[in-house]
Amino acid sequence: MGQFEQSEQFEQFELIVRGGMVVLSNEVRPADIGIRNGKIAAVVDDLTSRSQAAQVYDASGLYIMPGMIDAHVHLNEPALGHWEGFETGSAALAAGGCTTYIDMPLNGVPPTVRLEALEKKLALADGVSAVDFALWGGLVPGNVERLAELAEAGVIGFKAFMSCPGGEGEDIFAEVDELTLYEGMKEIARLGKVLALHAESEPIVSKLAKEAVAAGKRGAMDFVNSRPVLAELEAVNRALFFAELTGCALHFVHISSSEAVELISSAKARGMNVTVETCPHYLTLTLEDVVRLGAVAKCAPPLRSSEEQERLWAAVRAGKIDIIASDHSPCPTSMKDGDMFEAWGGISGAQSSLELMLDEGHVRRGIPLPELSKWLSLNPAKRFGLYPRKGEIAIGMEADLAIIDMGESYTLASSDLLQRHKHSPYIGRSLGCRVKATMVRGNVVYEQKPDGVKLTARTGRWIRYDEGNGGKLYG
Ligand SMILES: NC(=O)N[C@H]1NC(=O)NC1=O
Ligand SMILES: [Zn+2]
Repeated sequence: MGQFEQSEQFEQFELIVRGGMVVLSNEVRPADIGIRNGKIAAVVDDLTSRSQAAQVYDASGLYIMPGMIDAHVHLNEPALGHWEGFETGSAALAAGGCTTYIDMPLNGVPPTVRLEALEKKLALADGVSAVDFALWGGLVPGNVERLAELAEAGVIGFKAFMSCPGGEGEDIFAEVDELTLYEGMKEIARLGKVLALHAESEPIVSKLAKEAVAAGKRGAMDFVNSRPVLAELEAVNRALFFAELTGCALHFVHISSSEAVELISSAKARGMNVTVETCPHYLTLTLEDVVRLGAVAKCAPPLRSSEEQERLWAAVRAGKIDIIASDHSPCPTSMKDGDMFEAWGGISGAQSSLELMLDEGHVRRGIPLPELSKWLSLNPAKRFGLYPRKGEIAIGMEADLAIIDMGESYTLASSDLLQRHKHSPYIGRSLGCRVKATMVRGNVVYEQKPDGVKLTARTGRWIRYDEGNGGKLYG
């Protein structure tokens, strides 16, 4: 017996995930996963016969995917924890197979636009989050000189709004004016970070909204029509122009139209450092849903036509969309009761992202699981400094896993939701797969069993930005 085989015979693991179909970056194959010190130490056939483990998780009949890295959630602390907080939001994310989320600098108060605000947020998340997390900082009028301290502290990048973010009160997040956007991009380029943009033209959307409301047009379609694709295109185009002047890396969040994706693709082809995200709601809901459901399906940009949705799927398939993230932006249910213009804009979908994308993308449309996993895990890890620590199932990576039954269908009920307020546009939707367990660095943090769900240790840690691969997605 050779030395190599002998040493394998004595291998010890904390945990072996046995007998699952493992989703690797380029294939899906049956394998056992051996976990040591919270990291993936082996991915091989039949590990149990030649090793020892403190614990074995029987995954026969199940798929093992890299945990989703949800690069876009609003958990709203400090101050708005009664909308959603680290405890409930991270529980919902864990139940959805997410193992790391990146929290936006709004809608908490104070927003994460200076160091003291970041520290406040971290104190609230400490020991409370079920899964790992990283933080976005914010770019707002007046804080350009505070970006360096946030970068130094470990934010993964900065977010700015080109249209009004909503919310009321003092010290809330404000949209950027043109000069702040330009000066902010110069500074973010100097800091070597990415600027994430909510790209809708404020002049276009505010004028159309004012006109609609003045004419007494306050229905779902009136809201949708007040935020046309044109507003998205204009903002994307302007941001690309400033990025070209400043050399700032851009990431467009929640893009809703294939036309905007095309603008961004052309910029990539010109060599610009730019990426694009879309969300499960643009890929699974249409304007018929917002008419049917009302404000629970209100988001900005709004849901689009089914034809637009098909074009967006074509862009996803063509590899033109880099990242899929939830934009979980929750609120108390009462804030979804008013008319469409007054209700809170934001979809509470965090728990369903992975299941929706597997159901709609893989089960219904036949997109291979490694492809979906790239948009849900690998690309966000690479873009935002979490790779090679997180993002795929490979030796040496942290054992962040989503364990999925691809054969179990269920209908989402509000009682399934672990977020603070149990509204979601997906309630009543039939899903063709189900997350059975979620592991973070080898710890089981969530399990779904016939007698109910179990949330275990709240072992989530803050992941500071580190250089990783320098934010490069390709090459
Ligand atoms: N403020 C906030 O979270 N807004 C988010 N909601 C939404 O639908 N789009 C957003 O940008
Ligand atoms: Zn958002």
